[in-house]
Amino acid sequence: MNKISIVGGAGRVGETTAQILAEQELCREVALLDVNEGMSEGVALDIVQTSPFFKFDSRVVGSDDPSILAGSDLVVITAGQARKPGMSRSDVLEANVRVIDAVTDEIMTHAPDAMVLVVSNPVDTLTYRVAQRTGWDRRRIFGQAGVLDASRMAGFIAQETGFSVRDITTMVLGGHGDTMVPVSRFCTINGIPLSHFLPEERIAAIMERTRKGGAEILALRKNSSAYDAPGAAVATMIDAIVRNRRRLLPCVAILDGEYGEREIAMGVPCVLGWQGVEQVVELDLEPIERADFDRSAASVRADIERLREIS
Ligand SMILES: NC(=O)c1ccc[n+]([C@@H]2O[C@H](COP(=O)([O-])OP(=O)(O)OC[C@H]3O[C@@H](n4cnc5c(N)ncnc54)[C@H](O)[C@@H]3O)[C@@H](O)[C@H]2O)c1
Ligand SMILES: O=C(O)C[C@H](O)C(=O)O
Repeated sequence: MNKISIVGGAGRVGETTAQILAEQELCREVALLDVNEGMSEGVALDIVQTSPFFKFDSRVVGSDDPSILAGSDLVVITAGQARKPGMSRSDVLEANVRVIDAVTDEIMTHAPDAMVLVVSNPVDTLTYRVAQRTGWDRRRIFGQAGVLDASRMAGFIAQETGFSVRDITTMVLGGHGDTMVPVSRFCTINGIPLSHFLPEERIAAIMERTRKGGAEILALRKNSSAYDAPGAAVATMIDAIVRNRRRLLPCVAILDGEYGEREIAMGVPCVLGWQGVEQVVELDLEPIERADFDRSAASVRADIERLREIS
């Protein structure tokens, strides 16, 4: 890929993502756009100065001028507020929808051919908002949530079982909120069901810790929500696209009848390749999983309803 831009690039998730994209040379140029004057140039310069250590040739540039987006193949949106301890992700909807609308307009003006990867929270609702405002093909508009949530779950399973995280596969569906749906039936250790290694109550505890994974970090980091694992999760999705891997990853996707849902974006397994979300994979959920998925969809839909009141 030639150029990837990050809007909100001077923020924590933006900077972490930029560093990984550059280190892994996932594109020729990483451009950071941020309203915080001077900051994105400073962040870019700092990252460039790591290039002799990590031996990368990707260019990293920063600006507060939206025209820096021109020529982007993909734009990542990390702009906007992060929640504070005690808040839900939905509590920043009102503040962040204004940011997302402004950023979307900038992307439409300067990078009309780009794919858009939304990270800002509440990510499901804001991904839907970008899709609505652009009207672009839904393969080009998607969000990051499930890759992070599933990686948290894999980390917890590795800690609990002592097995290498390399052998652990996890799947988390639904909205990226307290109602997210870790599906233990699809969690395996080198193909062997998790239930072979852990009793039901330990699996249930891991699922609950996964649902609260973002809040756990927020409470410990105090004035910041997570950014190391989120940056890695975004880079993982971009790697799948850039290298056309056709990986099967949980992504926030615009649904058009899949899982019986329309006019919504939420986490479902997707095939990610050079065109973006190339396929939404429908799974046969068991009744209890289906009920959890429906509850999660209802909570995303409640935020989408709030969008109508805001605008
Ligand atoms: N989807 C996920 O899994 C996930 C994970 C982590 C964080 N997040 C979300 O990502 C967002 C960013 O988190 P963070 O910790 O990096 O916050 P941060 O405050 O460190 O960074 C946000 C940046 O956005 C910039 N910004 C604000 N309005 C802008 C605009 N109109 N144009 C360009 N830049 C603008 C700010 O100047 C700031 O630098 C939050 O909404 C957070 O909740 C989502
Ligand atoms: O918890 C948050 O608010 C940030 C992010 O969504 C996360 O899960 O780390």
